[in-house]
Amino acid sequence: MSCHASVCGGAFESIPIIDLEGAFSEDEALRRALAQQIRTACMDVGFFYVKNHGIAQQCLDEVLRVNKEYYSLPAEEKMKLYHKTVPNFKGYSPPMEANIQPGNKGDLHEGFRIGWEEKSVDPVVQKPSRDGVMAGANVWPDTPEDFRIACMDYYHAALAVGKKLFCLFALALDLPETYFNDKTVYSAATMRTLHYPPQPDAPDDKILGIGAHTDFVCFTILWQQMGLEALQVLNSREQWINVPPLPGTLVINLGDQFARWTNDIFKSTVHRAANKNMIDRYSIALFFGTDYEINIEPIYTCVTAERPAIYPAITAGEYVRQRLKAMYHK
Ligand SMILES: O=C(O)CCC(=O)C(=O)O
Ligand SMILES: [Fe+2]
Repeated sequence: MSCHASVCGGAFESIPIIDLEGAFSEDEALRRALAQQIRTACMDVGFFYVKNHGIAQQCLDEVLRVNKEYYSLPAEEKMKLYHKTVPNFKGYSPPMEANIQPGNKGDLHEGFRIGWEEKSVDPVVQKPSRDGVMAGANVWPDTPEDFRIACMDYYHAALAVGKKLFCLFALALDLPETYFNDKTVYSAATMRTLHYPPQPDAPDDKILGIGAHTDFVCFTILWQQMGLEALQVLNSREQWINVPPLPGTLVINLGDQFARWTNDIFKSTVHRAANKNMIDRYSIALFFGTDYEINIEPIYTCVTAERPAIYPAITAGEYVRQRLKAMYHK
């Protein structure tokens, strides 16, 4: 397997479904076979579903329940944790504040951002957050009472899936399986729970739930509420391909940090979401990057004389901060 093959495809018409069962196998050949499927999905689509990801249904039900409750609070209550009054982008962002697609009028969703912290609230067990340039503690609403624990349970479960995926991405890139381990020690992963109000007969196509964009970091683990279609992905023929929620799956999509790091061998694909349903939609995105001090410069297996490095080096933290600042005009 080589990373020097020309980047192909892009004209996909559906999103591949990858069974993660083999990721937990002792059999290296199985893990490698799975990595090969992931490699193809990363080069051709930049998006894939995973099934058998190991996150318990109860954990998903709970995080949905507390978020439904949280977003039904009055606006003044949610604005107490307005992210512009909180260090480092944590906390609440109201509808129409961000506008991720230049030329649009604003993104209709509201969201709540959380970074890494220990699950335990015991100050003896609690280790300080080591998130470098993005340092800053999480903030938590008083209600719902179990918001923090349900969000942290999901966060840590999704983090475990992400760490497993990093091993598979390493194999997919012809690297040792542990290549990313020392680069993801402090889990520079932020999570946004998202609420999309219904816009069944959208009067204005410049207002989407979230406008067309690519994600910033290495990859995103997206949980979507069952039964409600909203997410779409752009293929190389400029067609929007639906990514409906499929039972028992999560959606994985690559972001720009991985495209930079792999010298564009992995695709960071444009996507958007609009809740054209009659009812509210909820989703949760966990943006998985590397530790913020890591230098992102094309990985050696992704550079050749014919395919020289496309992007200059930048630290992961500086890159994320620049992108967030641009998005929120902060
Ligand atoms: O809610 C969704 O389906 C997509 C969210 C998304 O793309 C993002 O938060 O970056
Ligand atoms: Fe996204």
